[in-house]
Amino acid sequence: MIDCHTHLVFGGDRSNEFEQRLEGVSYSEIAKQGGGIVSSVRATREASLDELLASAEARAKVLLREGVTTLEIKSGYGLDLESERKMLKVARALGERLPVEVLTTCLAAHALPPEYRERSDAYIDLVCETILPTLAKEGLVDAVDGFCEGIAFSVEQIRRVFETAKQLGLPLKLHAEQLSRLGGCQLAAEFGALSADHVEYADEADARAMARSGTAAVLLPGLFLPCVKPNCRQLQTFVSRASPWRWPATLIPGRHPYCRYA
Ligand SMILES: N=CN[C@@H](CCC(=O)O)C(=O)O
Repeated sequence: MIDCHTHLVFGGDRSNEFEQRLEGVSYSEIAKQGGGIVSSVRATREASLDELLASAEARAKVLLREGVTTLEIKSGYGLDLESERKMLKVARALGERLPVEVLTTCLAAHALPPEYRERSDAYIDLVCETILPTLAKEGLVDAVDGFCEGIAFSVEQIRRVFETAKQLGLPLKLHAEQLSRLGGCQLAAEFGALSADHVEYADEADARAMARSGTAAVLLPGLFLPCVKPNCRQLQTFVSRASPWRWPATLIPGRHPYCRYA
């Protein structure tokens, strides 16, 4: 069994956000309150490699007990060279310690780190000129991912990340159309990405473009089904179409009970 979308390596504990989501607080609202990705970035930067490894190993063992044999693990809570490297090293170490095949994904284009506030293009420069080439050269990266969204990066910024990944010979994935329809699915299809993930706001044209390029839709209903107002449109858009789709266990901080295993 393959789990193709996990944020398994992270510092801190965001289980309070699961409760907030159940009460109807939106993802963007939680982010505005200082929670969400940026709070995991703070805690992940502060944690040592050994601390991250211990907590991630406990979470991975839960997935293995459920039958997972291949595990994709993203970075994306480091957002600087050292911390992204630390996360990916933890992912590689898990593949060596546990009876599971681990594939690493560099998600440095996940969010704007606080030190780059109002300078998102400069951060994308760092991702494209330093983080991706360095970590790829070190053999830590099996694929490249990004978050194309109003609260993250634009289509044009992600295009630059994809062009860099292509030059490095790395396959692509994208967090796309999660909170709005920005054009990420079309970009993923244009580049022949392995997958576009979330896709809650994708439409029929997106599903058709992805079907043509063989880009799988990774559906993450574990994120929104427990919410007060679930957005189930993606299930109708993709499940009944000829496009390939996947359904991972949704191991993401603050969104899944497994995240308590630390
Ligand atoms: N949408 C962005 N990225 C992750 C969540 C990250 C987080 O909230 O920590 C996702 O797959 O949902």
